Amino acid sequence: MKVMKFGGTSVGSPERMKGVASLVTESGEPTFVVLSAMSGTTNSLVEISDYLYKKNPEGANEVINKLEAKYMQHVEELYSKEETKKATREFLAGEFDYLRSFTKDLFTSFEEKSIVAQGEIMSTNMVVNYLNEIGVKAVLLNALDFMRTDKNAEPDTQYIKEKLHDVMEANTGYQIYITQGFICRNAYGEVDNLQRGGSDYTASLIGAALPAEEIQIWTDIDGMHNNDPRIVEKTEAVRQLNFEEAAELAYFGAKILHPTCVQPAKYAGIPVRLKYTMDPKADGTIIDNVIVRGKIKAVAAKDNITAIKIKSSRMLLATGFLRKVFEIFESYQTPIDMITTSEVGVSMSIDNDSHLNEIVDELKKYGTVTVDSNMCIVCVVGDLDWSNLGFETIATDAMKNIPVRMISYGGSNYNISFLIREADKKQALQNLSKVLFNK
Ligand SMILES: Nc1ncnc2c1ncn2[C@@H]1O[C@H](COP(=O)(O)OP(=O)(O)O)[C@@H](O)[C@H]1O
Ligand SMILES: N[C@@H](CC(=O)OP(=O)(O)O)C(=O)O
Repeated sequence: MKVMKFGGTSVGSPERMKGVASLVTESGEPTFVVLSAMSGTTNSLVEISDYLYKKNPEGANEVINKLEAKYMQHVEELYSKEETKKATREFLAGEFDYLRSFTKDLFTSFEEKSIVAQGEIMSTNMVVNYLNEIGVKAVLLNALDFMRTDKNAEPDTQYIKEKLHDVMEANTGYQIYITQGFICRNAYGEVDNLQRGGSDYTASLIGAALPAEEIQIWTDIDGMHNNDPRIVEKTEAVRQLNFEEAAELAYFGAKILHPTCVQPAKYAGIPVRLKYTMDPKADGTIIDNVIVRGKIKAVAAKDNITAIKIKSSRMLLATGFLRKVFEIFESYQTPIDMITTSEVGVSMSIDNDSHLNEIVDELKKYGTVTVDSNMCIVCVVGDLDWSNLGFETIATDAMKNIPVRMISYGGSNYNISFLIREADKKQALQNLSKVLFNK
């Protein structure tokens, strides 16, 4: 069985939902479909929650009313039978009443999780109703029945596997199995989610649990591009990536893939295919185990990075210095992205500065600390094995007019990263496209 995941834009209008219906039924084979919320909906649900946190029920109601009017219009355009329209209208009216019910009570992050879950609940109901209307044997599986995280907020893969098998066994004989991306329960049984953009992760976890023969991520672009298409003109789709290359690109800013999505597929050995919903014949990108030697594949960039340097003569010839430094970051649950060292200092980058002041205060006990904010990591991905003569030189050459704060090479065979100012990002990405891909 294949898993096909469709992102927000791919289910973003009644027309697109009809397109999804034809894509998932094309093969005639049983298929597992994961859907995101219609594009813009999760943002609206977050906006509603923000109003409720600020004790502004009028603001929340205004957004709810607007959203409801939009969804009711979608119903008119999506279905042709009056009975499907009526059933879907009633279902959606219940959803919006549910959202309104939060405007009356105390509001916490628990309520917020329930609110943001409704986008996927609505889109999946709408699509399954459409499939049934056109005579396809489709069933909606509630992700909250089998998607769960553990006490560390990591997916509970064993639980997911067992529960999903039970659910599939109880629903044999369907052509299309649909479920919600993004949403799950946590270890305490409460409604939770896999973080923004997490529907890709759902698809990959389900693909590994089934197991599927392939996980397809259908989106609004024809695959992973060799540079960020939102910033650089003339980017091109990369036809193949290995799992490590894809994971590096996703982690370092290629928004097309959720950073965590590659891992379950990689461990289960299931290829991931990125496909273009608006042009299904386009090749897309295949992500698998194949390693292509001697090729730099793509570039990505990640913003909002802070660089921290600690300089200390105590580091000279000392053992245990780095451990002490890392323990400070660990105690504030702040992961380090990049690291470079010299005999008397160490520079690190972080993407979460919520405990920056505390970290800096503690680091000051060991040496002089400097902080650079508004930085950005530019990451070049491909076969960057150290035996490839001159590959790192090509990348550094592209940076010759840009102040570079840190360079990291040799941590993996697939990446060389530069820490630069956010203000220089566009120039750096353009330079890299020119040097690496002749664009
Ligand atoms: N290297 C890249 N290759 C392809 N798309 C990228 C890349 N970097 C950023 N993107 C952006 O990712 C977007 C698709 O991701 P996303 O909006 O999350 O899709 P969906 O809503 O379908 O999940 C594209 O429209 C594109 O602008
Ligand atoms: N709807 C959620 C989950 C998601 O993955 O969406 P998308 O597939 O459109 O990135 C979000 O907006 O974060």
